[in-house]
Amino acid sequence: MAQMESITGLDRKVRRHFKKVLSRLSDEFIVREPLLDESKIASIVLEGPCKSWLMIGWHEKWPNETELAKWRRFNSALLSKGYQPIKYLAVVEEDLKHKATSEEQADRFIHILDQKGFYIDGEKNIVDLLTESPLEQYNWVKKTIFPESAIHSQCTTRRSVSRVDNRASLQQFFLDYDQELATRFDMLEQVDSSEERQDDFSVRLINGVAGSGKTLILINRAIAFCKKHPDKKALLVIHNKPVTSDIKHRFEEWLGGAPSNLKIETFHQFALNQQKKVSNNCRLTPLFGDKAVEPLRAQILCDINESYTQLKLTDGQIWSELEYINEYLIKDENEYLEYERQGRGFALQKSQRVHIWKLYEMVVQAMSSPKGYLPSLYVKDLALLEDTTGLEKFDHILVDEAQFFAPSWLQLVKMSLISNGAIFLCADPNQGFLKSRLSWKSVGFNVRGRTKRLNYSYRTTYEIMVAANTLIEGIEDDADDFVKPDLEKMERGVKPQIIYSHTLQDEKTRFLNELSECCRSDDIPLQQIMVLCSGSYSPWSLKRDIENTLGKGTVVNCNDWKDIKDNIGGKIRLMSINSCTGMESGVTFVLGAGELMNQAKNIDLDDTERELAQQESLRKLYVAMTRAGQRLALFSTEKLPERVHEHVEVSGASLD
Ligand SMILES: Nc1ncnc2c1ncn2[C@@H]1O[C@H](COP(=O)(O)OP(=O)(O)OP(=O)(O)O)[C@@H](O)[C@H]1O
Repeated sequence: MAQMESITGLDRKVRRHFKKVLSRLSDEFIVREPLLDESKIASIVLEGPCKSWLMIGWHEKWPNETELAKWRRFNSALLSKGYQPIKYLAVVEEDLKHKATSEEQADRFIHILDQKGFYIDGEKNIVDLLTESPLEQYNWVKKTIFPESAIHSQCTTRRSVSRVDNRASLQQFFLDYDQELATRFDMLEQVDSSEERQDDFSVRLINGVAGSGKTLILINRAIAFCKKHPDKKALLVIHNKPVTSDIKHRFEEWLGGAPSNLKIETFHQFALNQQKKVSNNCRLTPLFGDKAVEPLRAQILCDINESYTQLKLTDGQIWSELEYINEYLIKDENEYLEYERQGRGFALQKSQRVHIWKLYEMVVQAMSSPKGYLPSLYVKDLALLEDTTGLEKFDHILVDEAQFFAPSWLQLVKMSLISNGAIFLCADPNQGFLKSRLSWKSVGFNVRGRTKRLNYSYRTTYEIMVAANTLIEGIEDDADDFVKPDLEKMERGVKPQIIYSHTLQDEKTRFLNELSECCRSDDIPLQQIMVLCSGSYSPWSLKRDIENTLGKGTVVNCNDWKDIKDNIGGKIRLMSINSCTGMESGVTFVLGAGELMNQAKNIDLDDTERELAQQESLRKLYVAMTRAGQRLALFSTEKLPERVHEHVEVSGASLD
């Protein structure tokens, strides 16, 4: 049966009959409807075997020249490029009493068929009328009529990483059919189910494995939406800074700039702008990073506070509980005392909660000044606003890496939608959730029946995916969430390397040697190399080490806002493992994996917490490993789980 999406461009009364005819075609056929008005050359554009095409339309009467104008113009464009025209099958409702003029008869490219005949065996006419096209023509046709499915060659790690890729400009990639459907998800159909009307907004979710094209889909969908609805506003909101700059860079360098009705922002850029709008243009300063928070935190988690001394919990547990109250939008003490703290990893008696709440009140007191606001607290305050009229509203909000969005973040996203707006979420549950797991339903997103899964990773190789996957297999507690990668068709490559060292100093030396070897003898362009480091390294000092080895200007610290500004192209990208989600690179070095392994060894943790800490570390490592396109080298001073070893090349010190 032909692969078919909606055919909403056809009159309702004939859709069912057309579907019947088209479903009698084999699965080598793809039935598509152009998304953008400018490419609506025909109601149906049929792609057949061997790169063949046919346009199909339905008409009450013999089609007149106005109805055929777009198709004729398209064929003239094909001819001017030296390509073959594509035929048009016009299915006509009335019996064909119209006497064709000699000119009409002479037109070899249009075929008129009456509706009755088409319903009986139209599939035969379709097969006869297909026009096969050489690759170049096929690419041009697809890119012109379905631009939302085209991938700019510079925007894929599929390009070879060895040496400079001269073919890149000639290569043309397209989304696969599942990805295409995900991109166009509900863009053609009117969302009119009663359930969605109840919700006041529509939501769609793409659940995909690492590298399955989610970011690409978001970009293509955002462009298509903005083109299709120039009078509407869209927002693309992303969890972390490096990916946001990367996406902006792609728009600037290769995609001709972002559409004027599209905003691309990190979550906090978006939230701070909203904050400014509801507070008479007063901008507040969030306390980002440990350095900014630490002095205030130390005043609260200190022995002079009785509630603190009464709690037999670690500072880490207390602090994460205080953040949890903000992220889960817990309004007052009563609500907190009754709150089901699912998935928190440690239980809290009522008496302990009373103490936590006292500390929480201190946090609110100390960290809600415009000159220093706790990030989770200002987002909570915004997300609990009753009057949302001051907020900037969007018609469509697209969220990348939605698995890392806290409930308070998602609430603010919902509040920033116009009535009947649409949310499009992309997530990879395998990469974990921020703090604790949340179900989409619990945060007010009814994604049942509105989810698409993408199982194939285009970014990485079989070898890298298998090794990374062994880390997270078996830690899934919710089988529904786990997206199993489709390994069968994956590209093959070399096994990832693990290089062990006894000390961090040795590890750094080994890494610098490998890096310079890679740049020197393999001649790999710097922009195809990425270095990810755990908390044992500072990206700032690591940048200096790399520059001392490779020379000044060879590396950009993606954690440094000033450094990445206008500075992304042509350099090695360096960042912390914590901020590498969504990034990718042909060659990836991961440093300090030992620190991740050590997190779970903290003696202050009880068994459940230890297990959760271990899962979090493994997921982080999984995310870091799946950033690599073709080559991956991991550096560690701690042994990685035994099960990974059979899928990697191990070298360096023996840690037994
Ligand atoms: N159909 C395709 N053909 C060629 N390359 C593709 C295709 N789909 C995706 N890619 C490439 O695969 C890589 C991964 O895509 P992308 O970054 O969008 O994945 P992702 O799902 O967002 O991954 P993650 O969640 O791990 O960040 C990119 O280089 C992208 O251009």
